[in-house]
Amino acid sequence: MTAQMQDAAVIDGRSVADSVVETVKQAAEELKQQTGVIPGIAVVIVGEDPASKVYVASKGKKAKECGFHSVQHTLADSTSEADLLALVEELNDDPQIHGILVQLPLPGHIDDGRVIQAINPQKDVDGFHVINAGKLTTGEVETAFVPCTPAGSTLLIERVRGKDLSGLNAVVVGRSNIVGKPMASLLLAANATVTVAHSRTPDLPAACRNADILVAAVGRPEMIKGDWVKPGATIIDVGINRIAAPERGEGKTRLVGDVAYGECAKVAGAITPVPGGVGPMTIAMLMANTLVSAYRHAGRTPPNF
Ligand SMILES: NC(=O)C1=CN([C@@H]2O[C@H](COP(=O)(O)OP(=O)(O)OC[C@H]3O[C@@H](n4cnc5c(N)ncnc54)[C@H](OP(=O)(O)O)[C@@H]3O)[C@@H](O)[C@H]2O)C=CC1
Ligand SMILES: Nc1nc(=O)c2c([nH]1)NC[C@@H]1CN(c3ccc(C(=O)N[C@@H](CCC(=O)O)C(=O)O)cc3)C=[N+]21
Repeated sequence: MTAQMQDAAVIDGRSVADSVVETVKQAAEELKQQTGVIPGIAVVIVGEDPASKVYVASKGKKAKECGFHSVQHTLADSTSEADLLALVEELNDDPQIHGILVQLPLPGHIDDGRVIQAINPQKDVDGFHVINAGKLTTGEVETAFVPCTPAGSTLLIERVRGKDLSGLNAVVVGRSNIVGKPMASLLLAANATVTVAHSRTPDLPAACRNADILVAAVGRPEMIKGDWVKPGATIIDVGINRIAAPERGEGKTRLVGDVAYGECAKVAGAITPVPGGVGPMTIAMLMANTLVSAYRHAGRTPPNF
């Protein structure tokens, strides 16, 4: 091809997230009027990680915007695992709470897995409990919670490619339990042919060049380069990396994804920006999952997202 290609369409995660939140807000109001139930979310944060504090604050703000009952538990870094487990039990038993989120990562002396498995699966709005992970892989999503970041990424992919991904190759870079694996399950459920790449993948650029849909969830700033991208591909950049930005002044930082945005946008058909892509969708889907939980607890059929 000799003609200059046009830059990729930018997938506006903020506006899709706003429309999800609008639906949540209206459905929450309806539930309240019909049953008196107000969706309730509890966010638990242990320690003082500044990035975690920012995310937790924006979750609380969004929950209020949706008309939810929202509580935050901030525990000291030195909190014991037993005390955290006791709080989870209390929230499991609290009828006003429909969604429980324990912000990860937890301090090193606490076993993340043990805490996640202690959450009532029917309140596990992160979708990290083995019951929910199992339901996702076996296709029982009607009664499960799907993890927010992959669920939000799927809605963005739908906007570009539709719901049925038959005939398309999807490559997910990253295999974590919270992003990469559930993302792969959702792509498979949408009939894509799925490859999951990771740190032991021998030729990552070659694997990525096969992707009609490329999802990067690695945690390495701008690792995916323009010449790894298939022309016209849809790129979903999950990465959130804070890097130094001396051009903005001494000590300044900025957020970048796992994708080298400028060069990849020249080749891709559509791409999510960072910030303003997957991040806002994650928070919107957390609200959606909490709403769904409240509907289920009230014995009502929740809306679809
Ligand atoms: N936008 C949002 O809402 C969210 C963003 N994030 C961001 O997404 C990113 C990924 O998060 P998470 O899944 O939790 O991260 P993890 O660290 O748990 O997983 C990273 C994955 O990337 C793989 N990996 C690491 N280095 C390489 C490499 N050089 N080549 C190929 N694969 C590599 C790892 O492989 P291996 O398994 O072999 O070690 C691992 O599977 C982070 O930037 C995080 O901040 C996370 C959650 C929500
Ligand atoms: N139990 C648990 N559940 C999570 O879902 C969870 C977690 N722990 N730990 C940390 C990661 C990360 N995460 C993000 C959520 C929103 C943005 C987000 O809104 N980002 C904005 C920018 C925010 C900023 O400026 O820093 C954006 O991309 O536009 C980012 C990251 C949820 N996580």
